[in-house]
Amino acid sequence: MTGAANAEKAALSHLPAVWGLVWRPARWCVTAYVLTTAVGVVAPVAAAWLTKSILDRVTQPPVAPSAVLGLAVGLAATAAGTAVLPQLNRYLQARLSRRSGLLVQDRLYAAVGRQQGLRNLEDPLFLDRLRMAQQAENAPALVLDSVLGLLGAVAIVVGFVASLAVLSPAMTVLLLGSAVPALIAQLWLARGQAAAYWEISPRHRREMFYATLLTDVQATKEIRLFSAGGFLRSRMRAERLAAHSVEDRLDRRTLVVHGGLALTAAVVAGVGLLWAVRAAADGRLSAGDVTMFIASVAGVQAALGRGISDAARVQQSLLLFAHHAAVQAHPSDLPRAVPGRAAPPLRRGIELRDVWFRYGPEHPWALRGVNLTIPCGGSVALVGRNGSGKSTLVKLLCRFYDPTRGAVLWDGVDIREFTIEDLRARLSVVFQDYMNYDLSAEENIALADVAGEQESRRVQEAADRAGIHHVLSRLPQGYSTQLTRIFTGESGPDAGVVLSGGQWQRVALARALVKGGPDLLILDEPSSGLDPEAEQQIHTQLARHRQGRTSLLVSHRLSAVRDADRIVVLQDGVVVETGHHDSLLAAGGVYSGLFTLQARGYREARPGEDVHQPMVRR
Ligand SMILES: Nc1ncnc2c1ncn2[C@@H]1O[C@H](COP(=O)(O)OP(=O)(O)OP(=O)(O)O)[C@@H](O)[C@H]1O
Repeated sequence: MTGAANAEKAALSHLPAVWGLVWRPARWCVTAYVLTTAVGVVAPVAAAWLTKSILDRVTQPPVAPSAVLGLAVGLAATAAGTAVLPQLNRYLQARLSRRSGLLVQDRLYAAVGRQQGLRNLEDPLFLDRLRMAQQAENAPALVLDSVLGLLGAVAIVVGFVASLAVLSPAMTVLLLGSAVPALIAQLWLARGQAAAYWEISPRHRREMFYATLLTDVQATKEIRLFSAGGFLRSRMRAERLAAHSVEDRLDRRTLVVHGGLALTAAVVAGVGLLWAVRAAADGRLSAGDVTMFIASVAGVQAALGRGISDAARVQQSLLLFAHHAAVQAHPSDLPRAVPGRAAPPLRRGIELRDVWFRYGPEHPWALRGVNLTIPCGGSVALVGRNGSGKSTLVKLLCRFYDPTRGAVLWDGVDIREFTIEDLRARLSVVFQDYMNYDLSAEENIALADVAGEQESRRVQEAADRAGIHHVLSRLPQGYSTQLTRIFTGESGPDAGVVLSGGQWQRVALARALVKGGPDLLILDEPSSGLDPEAEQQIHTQLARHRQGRTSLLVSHRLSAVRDADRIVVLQDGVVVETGHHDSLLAAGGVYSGLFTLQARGYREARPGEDVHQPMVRR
């Protein structure tokens, strides 16, 4: 079997799933749609027969007026139905398409949510597939539409062919024979179209990326300042032009195929017309027969054309839907323990045992044989130069990735044995690259605990601990104020506000603190954007909050980590030093070097310079 035939067979295997996606959300709508479509199919054949009968009766005396009148009323009713039904049909089609689209979208984003690690969302192939799947929202409704169109076309062809076969068997064979190459050509075109979409998908993704940059207020600052807009626009244009060249190639192919098919159809119809005129002149066909012949040839050709296009559309929609199905079936980037155990409350501690990790086989090692223990109730600080692997270690603790070698143990149990949701429910984290959500102040904080009790009191307590309550409570709508201006007007009661960088950081901190008593609190650079006074305050408050709780603090501000029970120094993915502040300072190693350098930076202010409050407490 060829690759194309395999792809087609695989595409057809999605038919039951596609049917479920239109039938389940819109049963009545689908039923009514099928019925109106069926009536719409019968109407043109009935109209052709009624016209023939009227003409035959009118041109062959004696004329029976009552019979002709009855046929005329039937023809008028058919014409009225033919005029109205398409409107109803369109309404039903749009309605079922919306409902099905919603279900398709729900399923897609639920499948993305089942990807519990980060690896797939960093994989360009998965992202291209995801983009194709996003475009498949209307595929099930389109398949239903096209299948019904195809069945209708078959019914029309059968109806007209029966009439035509009586008048001219040779013409019937010629018409049907001409449909075979047309079908093959259309299926070939549809396959090419699906392949072209796949080919230009990465280009569309990059184009979207540039378009988002050019309209994003955050990015715009740098883009305007550095006058980089022209450069980005030219990149965006280049992506669009590259996609155009693929589309042009496809359009040329379509033009040649469609042109050839239209020419063939015109020649076949012309030959038929010549034959019918001669047969009428010889007296072999009546006037009614000639109109029936012409209507049948036109009807068969139109129905064949529509049917063939519908068959191609079914194939194309199924090939597109195959990406949706592939995303749904995509294995999670993290193996799930079966049956997964619930992560119990932490009793002894968390241990990284000989952990090696790299982001992919082609990447260098980010962690190389890390051994580290975070005792229950203890505070550990992680320090080290840029790129030494601190955030990577945090990501392994959250199980966004699994170690390439070694294990992360929770009270001695490999965390891979726990259900991921349970494990994460026991953690709270402020990430270095925390998010600013375009939501209200309360939602921004409560987001960390949507499953928990949505008590405003708890949100406000967390905000207080993060030192942001006094700001949020004084906003125009208090905690209900939107922390964004992109969805709300410039003024008025609904106007949103924009927080400063440091205020956003405190909101992120409040989000981590709202989760009632996590077993492990991870703070990855929680104060990098704060002013010295605020940083001092936050660290004092956090030190109080972390007392008796298990915590991991990652920070380049060494003054902030000196009180930790244990300080771990990472260098090139290896733990090079572990100990208390004083012992590490006395050892004169990496930590001591970094600390002395930082402390000197604060002490070496020029005379008369306004020195901020020193970071290093003596
Ligand atoms: N998603 C990723 N894919 C590939 N490599 C990555 C990824 N994230 C980090 N790395 C690489 O892993 C190494 C460790 O990075 P990591 O972010 O853990 O360092 P860090 O110690 O937190 O640095 P910093 O102090 O600058 O925050 C770096 O070499 C980095 O380039």
